[in-house]
Amino acid sequence: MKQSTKRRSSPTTEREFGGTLGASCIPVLLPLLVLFLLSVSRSPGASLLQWPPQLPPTSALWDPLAPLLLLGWFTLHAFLYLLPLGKVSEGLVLKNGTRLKYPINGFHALVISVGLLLLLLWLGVPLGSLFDLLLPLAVCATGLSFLLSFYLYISSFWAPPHALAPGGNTGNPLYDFFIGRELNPRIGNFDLKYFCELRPGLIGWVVVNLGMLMKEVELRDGASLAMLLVNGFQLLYVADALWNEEAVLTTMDIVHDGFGFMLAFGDLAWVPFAYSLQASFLVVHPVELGAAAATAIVLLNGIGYYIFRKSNSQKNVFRRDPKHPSVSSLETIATATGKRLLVSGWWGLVRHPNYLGDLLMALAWSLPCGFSHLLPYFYVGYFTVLLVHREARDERQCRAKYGQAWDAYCQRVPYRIFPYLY
Ligand SMILES: NC(=O)C1=CN([C@@H]2O[C@H](COP(=O)(O)OP(=O)(O)OC[C@H]3O[C@@H](n4cnc5c(N)ncnc54)[C@H](OP(=O)(O)O)[C@@H]3O)[C@@H](O)[C@H]2O)C=CC1
Ligand SMILES: CC(C)=CCC[C@@H](C)[C@H]1CC=C2C3=C(CC[C@@]21C)[C@@]1(C)CC[C@H](O)C(C)(C)[C@@H]1CC3
Repeated sequence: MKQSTKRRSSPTTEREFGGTLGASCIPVLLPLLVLFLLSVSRSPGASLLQWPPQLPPTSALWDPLAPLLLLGWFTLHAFLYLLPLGKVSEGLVLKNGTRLKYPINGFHALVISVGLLLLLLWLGVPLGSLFDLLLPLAVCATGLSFLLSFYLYISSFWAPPHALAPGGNTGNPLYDFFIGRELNPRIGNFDLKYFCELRPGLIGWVVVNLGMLMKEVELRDGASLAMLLVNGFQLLYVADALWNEEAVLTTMDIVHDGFGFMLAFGDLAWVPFAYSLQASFLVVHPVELGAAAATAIVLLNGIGYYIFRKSNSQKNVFRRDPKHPSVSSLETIATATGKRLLVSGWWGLVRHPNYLGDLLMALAWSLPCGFSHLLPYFYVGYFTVLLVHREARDERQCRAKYGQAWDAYCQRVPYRIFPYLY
């Protein structure tokens, strides 16, 4: 019986992220990196290069309030996810020919969360205290990611073979735990990956940023322009993701990747605590931004956002309805799978215009922090590595899927992310 299940689920041999070694080290190193980055961001020197590296004392890692806040936050978002608000959309066709249904009410969840935060502020709740709770909250979010990943790994053995992700089914427990065995794990109709990707962590990032802003107000009787820009840009990014929630159903994470430790930790701990580093840095290292610099940064964010949004929407519309008037006149090439590839419009400029826009925004989020420290630029560096690696993974998958048609696309559009550079 065991043997036949193995054969039917066709274990894969190709390994990513450094294979078993990567899968064993990353779950230890990344949580430590988050704690390191958070404690550096609040230290006076904020030096990433200090040796020995500065790690927080264990007493700073725990506060009984942290698990309660986290539990309340997750319960609230699970409840909002289940509310019959907004429409219900179908995902792409699965291996067994069916499509899953997803509630599109993430933007409602954001608006309700922001409303609740404003109510708390009005009631005089000191949201600035989040600054002192960041380390314990990051520890609890990491613990929760591990618990969730164990649950996902174990429950995946009850999933039918067609529900397994192509890459997380090697038979090596460490690797499969890390990458994720099951593609769309659900409890009833509650889709765990889709929920985690866009709700508690992403909206949690906005809350952490607001907490940092309020801490600055407490310390300096007002918010700085730099802090307002960082909060505004990142709120726009999160609001955009939730406004265009349906588009996430065609991204690699939902369509291709399993749900394991990497995504669980990425969604629940890495995004809210590592993506908010600029705001926590600004609490302790204020920056005075002139009007000209602020205008240039706003412009850079605007250009990045425009490229990011237009290119993502173009591909999403094309994948859902190639005859849609906004994409029907674009030049395409046929592939043996029956799907076509865009070779004009945004996807004719470079092979990943959406990554280009995202990277321009990443730079605009760091620039308000000035040039005195490296730490605020950690996000730009990490994100460049993530997207270059992601582009290579996607390229491999597309070459396997589309063969010669993909090669023809690469000849026609030679640059991957940066026109004339890369
Ligand atoms: N802030 C963050 O931390 C992160 C943000 N992102 C952002 O998420 C967004 C989604 O990125 P991601 O999921 O990596 O991948 P993409 O949305 O870029 O999707 C890649 C897929 O698009 C399809 N595709 C590629 N080229 C073409 C073409 N020429 N014509 C039509 N379809 C094409 C292929 O799938 P198929 O042909 O099967 O449809 C390919 O696998 C990006 O904007 C990215 O910047 C991503 C990671 C992290
Ligand atoms: C280092 C580490 C643990 C990496 C894991 C990677 C994850 C943090 C990212 C993988 C893909 C992501 C996406 C978004 C957030 C970061 C993760 C989870 C995203 C939700 C951000 C908002 C965008 O508009 C998006 C919806 C396109 C995007 C989807 C991919």
